[in-house]
Amino acid sequence: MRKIILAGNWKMYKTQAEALEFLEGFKPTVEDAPENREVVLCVPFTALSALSKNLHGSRIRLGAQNIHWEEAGAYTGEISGPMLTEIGVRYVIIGHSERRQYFGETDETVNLRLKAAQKYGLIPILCVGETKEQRAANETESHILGQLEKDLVGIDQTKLVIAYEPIWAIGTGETCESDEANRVIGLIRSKLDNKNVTIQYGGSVKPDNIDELMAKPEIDGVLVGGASLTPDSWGKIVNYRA
Ligand SMILES: O=C[C@H](O)COP(=O)(O)O
Repeated sequence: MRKIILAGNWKMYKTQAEALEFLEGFKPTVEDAPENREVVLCVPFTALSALSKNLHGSRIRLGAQNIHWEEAGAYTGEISGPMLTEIGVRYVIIGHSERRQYFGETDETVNLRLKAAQKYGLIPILCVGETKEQRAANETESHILGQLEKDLVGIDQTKLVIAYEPIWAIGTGETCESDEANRVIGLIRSKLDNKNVTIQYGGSVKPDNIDELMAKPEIDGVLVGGASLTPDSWGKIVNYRA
């Protein structure tokens, strides 16, 4: 049985005060969502601690957006597993295309970060996906399978979430057709040792396309950027119609 996981990725949005205001607005909505849906918020590091202290038994789970592979050390600007788990973080996004594009993340460092997340008991959400150019050149499958082959070396697939995020659909309003997202996710699953890995779709998910996406048999959840930033739209997404 695969777990349904709906995760918001706030990226570099919201101060601590704004995050707490969001929480007050969102808390009542999330409690109405069916119990079999895991609801995760991956927020900036500066908001994690305050949100953690204010969850008060809420079913919302916290996620970070990066993790370094060492436990501690001279790594300016990085964060370690123990720093995240100490404040109640359960998930961590790894290998997001924005990290790969702007911060030099490679499949090798993605693999190190995945191993660190699992070592410290965090569930990694591994992001993979193709550019518009790769799709146009019919390289979608080879690119994604190449990423997985390198990223997943030595990774325990029973403690893993994968997000398929076509880069051309991120923040563009151009959603991947639900049938196509379903097809690519099915392909990813076919290459995994553990067929029960939760595989999400991400890229311009909105309240008006969530029902269609979640109706597809291979899609086990979503990773949402822009539409996770307001309690109203995020509330509609976590309460999608089954
Ligand atoms: O991690 C989330 C993705 O980058 C999707 O972002 P978006 O929902 O704003 O397109």
